[in-house]
Amino acid sequence: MTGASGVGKGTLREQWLAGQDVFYSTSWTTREARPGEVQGRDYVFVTPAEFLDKARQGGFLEHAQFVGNHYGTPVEPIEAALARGQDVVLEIEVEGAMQVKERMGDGAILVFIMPPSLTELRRRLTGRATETPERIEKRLLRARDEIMQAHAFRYVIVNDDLNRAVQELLAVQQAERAAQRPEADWTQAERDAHALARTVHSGALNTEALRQVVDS
Ligand SMILES: Nc1ncnc2c1ncn2[C@@H]1O[C@H](COP(=O)(O)OP(=O)(O)OP(=O)(O)O)[C@@H](O)[C@H]1O
Ligand SMILES: Nc1nc2c(ncn2[C@@H]2O[C@H](COP(=O)(O)O)[C@@H](O)[C@H]2O)c(=O)[nH]1
Repeated sequence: MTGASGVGKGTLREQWLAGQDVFYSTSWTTREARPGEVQGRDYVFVTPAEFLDKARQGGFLEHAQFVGNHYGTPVEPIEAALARGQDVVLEIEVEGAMQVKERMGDGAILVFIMPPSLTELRRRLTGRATETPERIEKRLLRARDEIMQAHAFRYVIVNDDLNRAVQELLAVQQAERAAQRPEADWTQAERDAHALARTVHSGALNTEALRQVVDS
């Protein structure tokens, strides 16, 4: 799951995955912990030297820089979860998502979470009150680039109405699971999920539609 900082990925993820037996990957980062963030739960907070050391050892599935800090997905817990047969969820920025796509191929289902507008994204980032005004501007600048790459993702879900976006994430998950079996064996619920997932497939996206979001 990818999308601009502040679009609501974390908020969506909590509701989407509540009660599910899936593995959520805890990232490593060199940024400072925010008040209330817990070491090992929200992130593994490390020094730049520790991060780069792990990267040199090939310890990340993907890693990228984001507004002055390093972020990465440790590979070992992912391999262990997949070996246990669990689905794995990553919440990462675009550059890392492209690395996962390259490495995992069709096994990775890429979902881009779109803000209703850039004005609303600014409102959410400001309202969350975790960043200085300068860092908000940097994140918004990055958001413009990220949104213009949304067509590289298999699904694009607009997070305007939170409940609807959660339903769409659940439908994508159920449809992608069903797609591993012949269509003739699908249940009615899986057919319904497939139909809903089609409505958020990125196939119909064009550059003009993306530009409208970044200009809004
Ligand atoms: N559908 C929505 N409508 C209105 N506000 C929302 C919605 N979804 C999330 N928010 C609010 O937007 C803010 C940012 O959400 P959140 O922290 O989940 O974003 P994020 O994408 O995980 O950000 P980051 O990538 O920086 O961690 C929060 O204050 C959250 O309550
Ligand atoms: N490429 C990766 N991006 C990651 C990872 N973990 C988080 N992120 C993304 O970074 C930005 C900023 O996060 P914040 O917590 O400082 O607001 C946001 O888009 C995250 O999704 C990761 O392991 N790899």
